[in-house]
Amino acid sequence: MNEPNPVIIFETLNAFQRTGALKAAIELKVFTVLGAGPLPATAIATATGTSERGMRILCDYLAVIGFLEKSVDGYSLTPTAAVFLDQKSASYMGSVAGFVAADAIMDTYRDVAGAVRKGGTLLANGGSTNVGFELWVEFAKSMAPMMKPAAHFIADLVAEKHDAGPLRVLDIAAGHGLFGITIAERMPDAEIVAQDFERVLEVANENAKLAGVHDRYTLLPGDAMAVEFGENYDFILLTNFLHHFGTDTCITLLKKVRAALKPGGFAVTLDFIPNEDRVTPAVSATFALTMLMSTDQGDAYTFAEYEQMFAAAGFGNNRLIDVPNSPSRLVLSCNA
Ligand SMILES: C[S@@+](CC[C@H](N)C(=O)[O-])C[C@H]1O[C@@H](n2cnc3c(N)ncnc32)[C@H](O)[C@@H]1O
Repeated sequence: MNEPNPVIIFETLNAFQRTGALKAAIELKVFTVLGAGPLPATAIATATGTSERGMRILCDYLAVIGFLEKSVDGYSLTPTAAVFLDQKSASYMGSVAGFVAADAIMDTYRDVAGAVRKGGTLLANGGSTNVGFELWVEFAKSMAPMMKPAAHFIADLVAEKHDAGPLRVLDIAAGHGLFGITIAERMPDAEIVAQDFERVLEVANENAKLAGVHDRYTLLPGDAMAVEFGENYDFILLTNFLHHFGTDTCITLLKKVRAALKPGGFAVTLDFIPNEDRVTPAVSATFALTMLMSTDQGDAYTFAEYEQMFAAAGFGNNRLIDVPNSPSRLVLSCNA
């Protein structure tokens, strides 16, 4: 670790290859083809309508980086690939490439130095906080599978905190809607109000219909900073949302959230929350770069920063909770 070694330089400058190779394998359904058992490159090439040379080189690359295993029988899936990348698996999440590795996102990384010079995104109109940011519809369509463990964890927490009876939940920046929908599935008396931009809510509403909860699912379209939330909510969800904004905007929004909660109600913030050192754990810490590249003022806030923002908005009681099987953490804030 302390010995100078240039390999990390070569690997990092080449890291775009990993993105491209995984994206290609998902697009070509390589993992789904291999779901039935090991195959040589020739058979995978035939099944995917590709060249034998191309498939051999792609599969070797995927074996090197840990998505496939190679043996005398050919290539087979690693446990991660089998669970998350075979379309026949209930936990399939290949769709996330449609947002995480979208061309529009990857293009922003052509000029990291420019964003560092400026101190914010080079995308037009504030990037991902702009009302017309097209990729949020793609996010809503593609990212739900990644949120499943956290959605179930939050639904369990809500069930644990709530005594029997009716329950009002506001899901701010609902996206695909999975967080509110999972609560509605878990608790038959829960009424969900889903808030997001109109076109994004169309996706959430379809998902609510598919889940059979749309009779308890209301849409509140518009800019969260501007729309009236209503009042008397038991829980208000802020999942993967506050990170887009600077602290002053977050505090303004949190005051509005507090005013919409019942006394004793909870704000549930799910986010990438690094340790106070800001360099661990890796997934949460590196999320700050995502915010630099796509927003004017967003950040991966630490728990101490969240505590300050929530305190400034009048929340006195904030707890940090780890979320199993997810890189995210949760801040549970009581409107005491
Ligand atoms: C990262 S996604 C999070 C979606 C979902 N809450 C989740 O955790 O997966 C951010 C969401 O915020 C929405 N959004 C961004 N700016 C917004 C605003 N000003 N008002 C309402 N929604 C907004 C986007 O449309 C998008 O659905």
